[in-house]
Amino acid sequence: MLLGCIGDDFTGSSDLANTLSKQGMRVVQYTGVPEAPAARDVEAGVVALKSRSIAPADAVAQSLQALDWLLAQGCEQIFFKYCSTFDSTPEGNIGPVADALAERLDAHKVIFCPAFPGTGRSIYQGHLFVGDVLLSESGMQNHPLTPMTDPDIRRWLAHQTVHAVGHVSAARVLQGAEAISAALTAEHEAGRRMIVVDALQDADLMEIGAAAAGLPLITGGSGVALGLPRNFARDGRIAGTGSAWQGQAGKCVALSGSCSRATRDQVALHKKSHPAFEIIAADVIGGDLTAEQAACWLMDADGIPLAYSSADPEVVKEVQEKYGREASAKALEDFFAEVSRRLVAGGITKILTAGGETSGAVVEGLDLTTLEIGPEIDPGVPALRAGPDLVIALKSGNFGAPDYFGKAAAVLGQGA
Ligand SMILES: Nc1ncnc2c1ncn2[C@@H]1O[C@H](COP(=O)(O)OP(=O)(O)O)[C@@H](O)[C@H]1O
Ligand SMILES: O=C(O)[C@@H](O)C(=O)COP(=O)(O)O
Repeated sequence: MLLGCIGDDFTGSSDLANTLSKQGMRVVQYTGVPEAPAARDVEAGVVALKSRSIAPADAVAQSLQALDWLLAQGCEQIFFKYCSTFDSTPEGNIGPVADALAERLDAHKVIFCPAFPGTGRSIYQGHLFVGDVLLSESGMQNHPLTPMTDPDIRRWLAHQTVHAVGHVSAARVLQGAEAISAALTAEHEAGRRMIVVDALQDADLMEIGAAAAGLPLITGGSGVALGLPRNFARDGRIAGTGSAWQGQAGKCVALSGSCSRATRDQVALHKKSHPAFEIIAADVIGGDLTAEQAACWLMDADGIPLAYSSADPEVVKEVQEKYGREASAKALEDFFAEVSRRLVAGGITKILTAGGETSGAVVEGLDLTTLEIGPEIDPGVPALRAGPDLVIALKSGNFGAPDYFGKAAAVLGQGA
């Protein structure tokens, strides 16, 4: 294994695996830190953690454990993947995890680049944009777990790291890899170890990738991983074949716990032509709706049935005020995990999940240990094979076109 990746959630990890696979690397996504060694032909390994919204000390401990395993597989470079919308709180977990990884790897020029132009995320003057609006006006200010109220990534990161935060401006990035390397060195010499790097387009990410050759630690969204496989390919060290894919026959169902704007639009469109079941948080928490009831409904319904708790920010706020933010999230995540177990036990072969935490709960609930990377459904969302009879797709809340659910079901069946 050449490139070792640590993802702070499951959708984000599959997004990264998708990018690396499209660039020709043989990639496997692992759920948590594997106990056994990786297969010999794996070129990039992505250890998916569910560490984005847990206590910072736990996120650090799990990330270091993942790092140990990746280093034991021979990895030469480590990539810490977090969300392209920099999902975190002033306490963490991006800063504390990056600090710990940098310490262990003795990394002194640590790039922070959440940009993902393919899905509209760009960084200019240290500020993160989603499309043409600042992060803090993009809807992410209402995120149920990590409300992003400050678009200045340098300032947001500074709350979280013990190190000084530096910056490489777009003006430097546009000058290419050599200029970026020089700027990173200048920041390092000025004592700034954590360095936010601007990026507006994929071409910038390729240059940043080239400048990152040989750096022990890179952090960011999947975008900045775009330029990394080329560093290994240049030395003839990757086979360049990516992974093979075979779809799956059978019924497809969708589960959505994401409350993002993009997902709510997808839910609204899907409902127009497919059966849909709204999961009311209070019913789940109060025990008035059981996972068995939801699973039975999904298995009996025609088309691509959807069960969703996705709700508008005011509804989410009300639920959180009444039951608590963590308690309501946990109740819904446990519910979706149990629904998915019942679906698979009932013979469902294709499952779509929307939402990072929700997808993590389902993957853990189903005890899926390794995921093979298949074709891309929409930017950042690949089809995944989870076992001989099960294919899945884990959609980040913010990703996907309005017709995502229908499209995803078709891709999961491709070639079957
Ligand atoms: N109706 C709801 N009320 C309160 N919390 C909700 C509701 N629906 C989902 N949630 C919780 O909100 C969180 C959404 O996060 P996630 O699944 O990561 O989606 P995203 O990818 O959009 O961030 C989850 O913890 C989920 O359980
Ligand atoms: O980088 C991204 O935007 C995604 O890969 C990601 O991390 C998704 O997180 P969720 O929005 O919580 O699914």
